[in-house]
Amino acid sequence: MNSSLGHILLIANPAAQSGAGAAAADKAAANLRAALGEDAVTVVRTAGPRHACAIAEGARGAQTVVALGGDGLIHEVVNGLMTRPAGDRPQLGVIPVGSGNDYARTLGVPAKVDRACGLLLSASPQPADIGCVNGSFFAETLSFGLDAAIALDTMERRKRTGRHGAALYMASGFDQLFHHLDQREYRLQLDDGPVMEGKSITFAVQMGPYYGGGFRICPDARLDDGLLDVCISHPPITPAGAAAIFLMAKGGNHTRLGRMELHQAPKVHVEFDEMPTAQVDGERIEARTFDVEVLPAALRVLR
Ligand SMILES: Nc1ncnc2c1ncn2[C@@H]1O[C@H](COP(=O)(O)OP(=O)(O)OP(=O)(O)O)[C@@H](O)[C@H]1O
Repeated sequence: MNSSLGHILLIANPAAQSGAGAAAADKAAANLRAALGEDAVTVVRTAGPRHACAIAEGARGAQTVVALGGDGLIHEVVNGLMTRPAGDRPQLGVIPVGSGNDYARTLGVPAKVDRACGLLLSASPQPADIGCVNGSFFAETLSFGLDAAIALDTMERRKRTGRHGAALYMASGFDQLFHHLDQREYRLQLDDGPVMEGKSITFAVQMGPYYGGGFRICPDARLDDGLLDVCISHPPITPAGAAAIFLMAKGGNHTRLGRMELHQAPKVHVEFDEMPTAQVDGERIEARTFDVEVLPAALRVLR
């Protein structure tokens, strides 16, 4: 049993995974209370966008904040926790109830509520780096161009159809590949190094390896190495070539291809010729210039 959990604040998104979050929250609370005692867990259900951020920011008296929901919910909880002074920042646990669950995948937290609770009860807090882009925080992924367009289109399709999973991502992927294979000119600077210019089709800046529901776009990314991992694909790429890259990225094997460029750095500055489609932890972000840095060991995360 994990004695370092202290009082748990469970922040649950009842709307996650097309409404599955509501029952998952009841199950998780019952599970954790059965192990730790009735008073050990406070449950707060989010009422809408940005509520989780406010709850995490204002949480007092909890040693552990558990985010129950998808990557969007975790993103909000991380942003709330990061507004707290480092010495007064609860540790983070996650119970993945989303469609992508990429952060949980990186942490090794299973997607079943019972098993995720079991892991929390035996886990120990490990330092985890947090990314910061243009002043807001992210846990796992930031990307520009085709990959972001696919991630965002997948989310919109899910809201329309109620479906989820990798098949939906694939369907969206093929649609975007054939209709939106846009190139973006960029200027990139890693730390204080020279400015590199190029054209990209996909451009990811990662904390952990995954985006899009299990695509290992940056296979070497680690949450505790103090580095951002960058993966850029360059034109010309045909729709079939781009599809092959995505299929290979499922296993992290795309990095062998010549048109992929990989970097690691604690600080990345990138500006595009036009505002690219961009996502951060699966949510839309709008800008043309992105200042990204890593905040080493900014959170303690249960894993
Ligand atoms: N009560 C609510 N009703 C509707 N939306 C909510 C509610 N609470 C939070 N949200 C919003 O739902 C969005 C998506 O939630 P979440 O990430 O938990 O699930 P998901 O979309 O199913 O999973 P994923 O992010 O993995 O695709 C978040 O951006 C959050 O702001």
